[in-house]
Amino acid sequence: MAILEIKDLSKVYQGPVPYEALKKIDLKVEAGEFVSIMGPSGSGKTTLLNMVATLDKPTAGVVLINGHNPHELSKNDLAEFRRKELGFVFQNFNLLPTLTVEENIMLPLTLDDESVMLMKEKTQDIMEELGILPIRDKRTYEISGGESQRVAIARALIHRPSLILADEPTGNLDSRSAGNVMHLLEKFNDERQVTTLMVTHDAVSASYSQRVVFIKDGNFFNEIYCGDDRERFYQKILDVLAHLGGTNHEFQATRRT
Ligand SMILES: Nc1ncnc2c1ncn2[C@@H]1O[C@H](COP(=O)(O)OP(=O)(O)OP(=O)(O)O)[C@@H](O)[C@H]1O
Repeated sequence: MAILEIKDLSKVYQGPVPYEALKKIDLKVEAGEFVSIMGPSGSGKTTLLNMVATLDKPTAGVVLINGHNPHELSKNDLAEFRRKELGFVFQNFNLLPTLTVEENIMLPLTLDDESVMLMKEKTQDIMEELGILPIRDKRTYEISGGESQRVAIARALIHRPSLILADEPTGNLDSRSAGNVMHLLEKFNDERQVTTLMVTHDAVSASYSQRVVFIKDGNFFNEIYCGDDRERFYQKILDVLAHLGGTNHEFQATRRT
């Protein structure tokens, strides 16, 4: 079953000179899949993610999440749909500095009228799973980038959404923390079949997914599957990136030694 289905999706940014950032993109993400989106700077990755995240409306085409088109919902229904169906992990973590780690993670549940005991239990479980119990009472400015992203992942997962949307989740992390974060996303995908769509410039991060979809100039360019040889998949990602053009800075496409 497809958790996400995108059909003929186009986006034209209006302005003095209208700009077509996405041109009739089709994409299906099956339940339990982990898919990365890559492409040169300006190719339309964030535009695509924003349409799926319902942060912006498509000019044409359809987004179906679990069979429902969120762009047809009223403002109130959309807020609830987003809260229930989607989990977000951003490059800059988007945590609330006035709250503790535990309170940040619990936040999505407080909007759902759950009992405090149940909320605490669920929060405790996910903190334990992500190894962040020791920092539960800290404020977000007292923890590291890697810890912050683990808190953000806990917050994204706690209400068990249908789809996790990750926008450059390792973009602000050193390679060790980035590796930890990718291991966690991979683990939740593996063990709980959490369907994940991630935008990244980083070939190493992309190599943790099962499929990479490349876009260029708003068009579908190519897609490759991991299979059972992750190292080979990584090299294949680098090859497509080299073919696509773009700078090393854009792709952080350093070959592993
Ligand atoms: N609000 C907007 N108004 C007009 N043009 C926009 C707007 N947002 C994005 N664009 C343009 O649409 C194109 C695609 O942008 P988008 O941010 O989706 O690319 P991207 O692949 O995510 O790039 P990057 O990797 O640099 O983040 C770019 O040419 C960009 O300048």
